[in-house]
Parts: sequence; C-alpha cells; structure tokens
Amino acid sequence: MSQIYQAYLAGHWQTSASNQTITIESPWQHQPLGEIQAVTQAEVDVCIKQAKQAQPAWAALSNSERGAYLNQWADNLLANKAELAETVMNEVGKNAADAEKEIVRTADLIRYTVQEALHMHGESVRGDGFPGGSKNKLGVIERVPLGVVLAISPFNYPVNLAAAKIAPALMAGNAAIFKPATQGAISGIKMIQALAATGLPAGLLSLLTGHGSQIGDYLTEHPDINMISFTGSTQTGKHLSAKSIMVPLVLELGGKDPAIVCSDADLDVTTADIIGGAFSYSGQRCTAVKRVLVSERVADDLVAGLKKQVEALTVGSPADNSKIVPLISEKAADFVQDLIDDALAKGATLVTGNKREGNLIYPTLLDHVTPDMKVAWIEPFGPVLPVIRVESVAEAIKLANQSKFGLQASVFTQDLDKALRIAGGVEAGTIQVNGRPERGPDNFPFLGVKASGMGTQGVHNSILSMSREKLTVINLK
Ligand SMILES: NC(=O)C1=CN([C@@H]2O[C@H](COP(=O)(O)OP(=O)(O)OC[C@H]3O[C@@H](n4cnc5c(N)ncnc54)[C@H](OP(=O)(O)O)[C@@H]3O)[C@@H](O)[C@H]2O)C=CC1
Ligand SMILES: O=C(O)[C@H](O)COP(=O)(O)O
Repeated sequence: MSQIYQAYLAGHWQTSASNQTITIESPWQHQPLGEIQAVTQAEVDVCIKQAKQAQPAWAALSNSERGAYLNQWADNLLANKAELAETVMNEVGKNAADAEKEIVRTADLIRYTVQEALHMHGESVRGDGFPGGSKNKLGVIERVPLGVVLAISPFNYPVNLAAAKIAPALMAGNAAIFKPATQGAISGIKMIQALAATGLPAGLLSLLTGHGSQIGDYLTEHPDINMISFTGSTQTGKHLSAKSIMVPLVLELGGKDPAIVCSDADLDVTTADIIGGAFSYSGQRCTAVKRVLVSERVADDLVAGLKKQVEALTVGSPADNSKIVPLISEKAADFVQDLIDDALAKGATLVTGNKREGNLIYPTLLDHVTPDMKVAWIEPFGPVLPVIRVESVAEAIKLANQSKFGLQASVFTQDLDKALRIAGGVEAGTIQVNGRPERGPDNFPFLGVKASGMGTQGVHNSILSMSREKLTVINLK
C-alpha cells in the first residue's frame, strides 16, 4: 500500500477534510511513491488566517532568534540528506549526485539567508537635503515585513526553489504559505518536516498540497495574501499576474537562453559549457542552453565537438547517475518529440539522437535549424539542442532578441570588448561571458526580463522583495 502523506496545516500534520488524495508516481520507476492531500478552500482559509495571526509575534523576535530556527532547519536537512536526496531522485527523476547537491545547496542557501538578513539594516535621512527642507526632520527608514507570503514552486528543484522563497520570507519577518508543485510535493513535505521539527511557532507556516488548477487561483486571489513569489512556466505566471490584484509579485518563468558562439571562441571551453548547460538534468532547467547561435566560420568544428560529447552522455537511470534521465512525464516527452519532428520535417539536420523509450528522450542535436522551426523559439524543457548558424554578430543579437524570453544568455569569445558589446545588445536578465547560463552562486541577483519574469530573486533581493520600507519622521525641536 502506498504511503499517505499529510499536509502541514497551521502547525499540524493533517489529513484533509476533502478525503481526496493525489497519487504521485515516479517518472522513472513508474510506480506510485505515495499519496498527498488535496486540501480544501476552507483549509486554505484557516491556514492563511492562522498565518496572519502568528506573523506579528514572529516579526517581534530578533533577527538572531528567527535565524536560530532557520539554522536548525539547515542542520536538519543535512542530517536527513540521504533520505531527502533519494526522495527528490525518485519523485522528479534528478540523478543521485544532483539530488544530493540540491540538498546541500539548500542548506547553504538557508544559512546564507540568515547571515544576509543579520547584516541588512535600515538608514536615516535629514530633511535639509531637499530645497527648503529642515535639518530638524529626521527620517528613520526601516525594513518591515509584508505579512503573509505565498510561495509557489515548480517541479524541477522541489527543495531548493521552495526554500529559496520560504527562508527569505521568514527571515524578513513574514508568515509563509507554501504550495509545492504536485510532482515534487513529497520532497516538499519532507523538507517542511525538517522545518517543523525546529519547533517553529504553530500557524506561521503551512504546506498546502493540491493541484494548482484547483487551489491556485483561490490562493492567489486570497485577500490576506500580501506577496507572491512564483517560479514556474510563463503560462502559469501570466495567469497568476492577471489574477492577483495590487499584491507584490516576483515571477521567475521560462527561458530560451542562447549560447552565442563567435568565430574567435575557445571551442573546447565553449563545447564543454554548452553540453553541461544544455543537457544536465535532461535540459529541465530554466537556465538550460536552449539554442546555439554560432558563427558560420566555426560552426562545423563546434557541431563536430558537440556531437562527440553528446554521444558520450550517459543515458538511463537517475540511480546510476545518468546525465540523461527520463523526463518528468510522458506528456513532457511528447512535447519535446513534437519539436524534434517539426524541425526534421522542415529540413533540420539530425546530428545525433532522436531516439525515445517512453518518457526517456535521448540527447538530440539538431543543426541547420532555421527561424521557421518551432524548436528555434519554444522552450523544450528537455534534451534537445538546436544549432542556428549565423553570418554575423549582429544577426546573432537580432535572433537572440527576437525570442519572447529574456532569462540569461551566454557569449563565447576571447575578445572581452566584443563580449561586452554583445552583452550590451542582448535583452536578458543575465549575460554570461565564456560560461554557461546558471542561477548560482545564489548570492547573485537572479532575474528574467520580457516573458522570463518580473522582479529579482537571489538571497539579498528576495529579502528586499519580501519586505518594504517604513519611514518614521522625527520632528526635532
Ligand atoms: N526562471 C526560473 O527561475 C525558473 C523557471 N522554471 C520554469 O517552470 C517551468 C517548469 O515547471 P512546472 O512545474 O512545469 O511549471 P508550472 O507553471 O506548470 O507549475 C509551477 C507551479 O505553479 C502551480 N500552479 C499551476 N496552476 C496554478 C494556478 N492557476 N495558480 C497558482 N499556481 C498554479 C503548479 O502546481 P501544480 O504542480 O499542482 O500544477 C506548480 O506549483 C518551465 O517553463 C521552466 O522554465 C522552472 C524553474 C526555474
Ligand atoms: O529551476 C531552474 O531551472 C533554476 O532556477 C536554474 O537553476 P540552476 O541554473 O542552478 O540549475
């Protein structure tokens, strides 16, 4: 019989009054891992009400007192590292080594968040800086919490991306409501067990499981939610921003990150970075390299090098640390296959790949991809890499910017002036010079522009986005 997991409702692990559960299947073991609760709207109401009540006392604690709970949480995660990593591996099919890295990175992120919050401080200002203003007006600017933060995370980093929202929310003095991705919810539950075990005040945090399509709108539109931090697809993000009214929103969404390869690039470095960037976790990363825009002058050499390395990628079971693992669902694999089929039908060259076993798609490299092909523009979230050959840097920039997305972009060249010129011309949250796109290190700002997001994450910016300035003016005699 599969294990039934309870939801964490206002400080208590509970079975939902809905009497409905959702079965979570492993995307690679193809067997049920357990059942999670489909919580009701009435339970959402109770949890948000309790969060609102618990928040002022939490905010009244000192930063160090709040930090002590979070540091204990990080310790608990590391103490349960093996079990948590195995859960992540089984539930979302991330390979064993990467699943373990996710847990360690999360503990590091939580500890860093505590340290960052301890070192952040307000400021003061005198009125005489403005014409006609008086020195006797002393403005004290403090950062105060927003209230109840709603954290919604995607499947691909079920522990890390959730903690990257919950930790800054709590350190900034907020209560938190956490809605994990359904595929990823068991990992989320185990992560919250580690947090609950710290003795966190009851009600301050709830973990609400259930399909986003059923409870998502209700959560988003709830009048007592004061801020929403969302990571997921552009489609869901847009929907959410249409539903939420006058609530601060941070959205980290999809991407179509280009790797722009100039004719003077170091092809060994470039090839290795593109392979790691495009294919780790089978391309199921928002920051994956999702297209290569390469100078025609070096395209043959680059493609030959990429082919060699793609064919050396291990394919199969996450438990064997395969680089290429089954995708999150059969539907996701159908989506990727459709992009490959469309490109091949329109004349792309299959360099290697295009083999499929159920939801396992072999790493696929396509050359001579042209702008009429879907794979030139659509985010696959899978292991397919299109190569588009360009005549000039100007053409590469133009193609990079024609995408609706703008998360990150990589530029490979040995000419730093040229790299900076290209970086200046590409519309993206981050440009990586001679490196693959990636979110970390987590103290860096992380943001997308255009359809890739709104607002900024990264530890410091997340704390800022989950708090606001409050000005007290002392009118001195
Ligand atoms: N820029 C970034 O930082 C990142 C972006 N992503 C992007 O996320 C996508 C993959 O993740 P995936 O999990 O499939 O994304 P989804 O958008 O499908 O889901 C993300 C979260 O939103 C929830 N959700 C669904 N419908 C609603 C709703 N109406 N209201 C509120 N919440 C809702 C989901 O719940 P449920 O699971 O129950 O449907 C899940 O928790 C890719 O596009 C990827 O690029 C991923 C990671 C990082
Ligand atoms: O979810 C994602 O894909 C990320 O936020 C990217 O993180 P990474 O660059 O560390 O894989």
